[in-house]
Amino acid sequence: MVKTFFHRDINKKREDFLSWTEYFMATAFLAAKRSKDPCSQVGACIVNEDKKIVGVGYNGMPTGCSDDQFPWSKTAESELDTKYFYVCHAEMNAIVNRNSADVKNCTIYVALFPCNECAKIIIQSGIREVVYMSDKHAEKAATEAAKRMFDAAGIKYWQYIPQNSKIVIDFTEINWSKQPTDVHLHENIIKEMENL
Ligand SMILES: O=c1ccn([C@H]2C[C@H](O)[C@@H](COP(=O)(O)O)O2)c(=O)[nH]1
Ligand SMILES: [Zn+2]
Repeated sequence: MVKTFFHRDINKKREDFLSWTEYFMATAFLAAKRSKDPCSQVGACIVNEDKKIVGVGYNGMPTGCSDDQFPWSKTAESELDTKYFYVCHAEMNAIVNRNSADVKNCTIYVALFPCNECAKIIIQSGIREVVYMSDKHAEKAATEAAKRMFDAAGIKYWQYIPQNSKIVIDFTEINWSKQPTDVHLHENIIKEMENL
């Protein structure tokens, strides 16, 4: 058995807390987990100037349009049977579902660089900054158009390169014992190591 353990001095401030950017981007990625799209799960998180989250969204069918009835295909004989006419993009959902009066001067954290349609909504809503993770559609005209509009409108955009590719959420962690001189030997970690 491979034994692994970590020390935590409970008298000192934690050093491995999430940075603001990690926290907001992770919130966007967590929202994306709600998406029913079988190919691309996109999330977005809007943050105001006080670092408060004021909107979260993911790509999904419009309210009242059942995601069991409307299509999720990328291709079909008729365009009407693909998802593209129907699905609401994550950015749009985050903006329209905001819990603040407006999103002026906010920053939007997105998993994927916004398309041209989302770029228009972002600009018109007053958002001033876009932080994105993936630019995998950089070669597409829609992405180029979005960048042209952002440039013209003075919207700042930059790619977030994470220090760690994963953030683990372990629901059992809240029950771990924390003693002053604690060395945790956590069962799940041991199991994971054994499976390597
Ligand atoms: O700015 C964007 C662009 C796309 N999306 C969503 C819309 C669709 O559900 C998928 C794209 O599907 P593909 O199969 O990758 O073509 O992503 C979005 O939310 N925001
Ligand atoms: Zn879009």
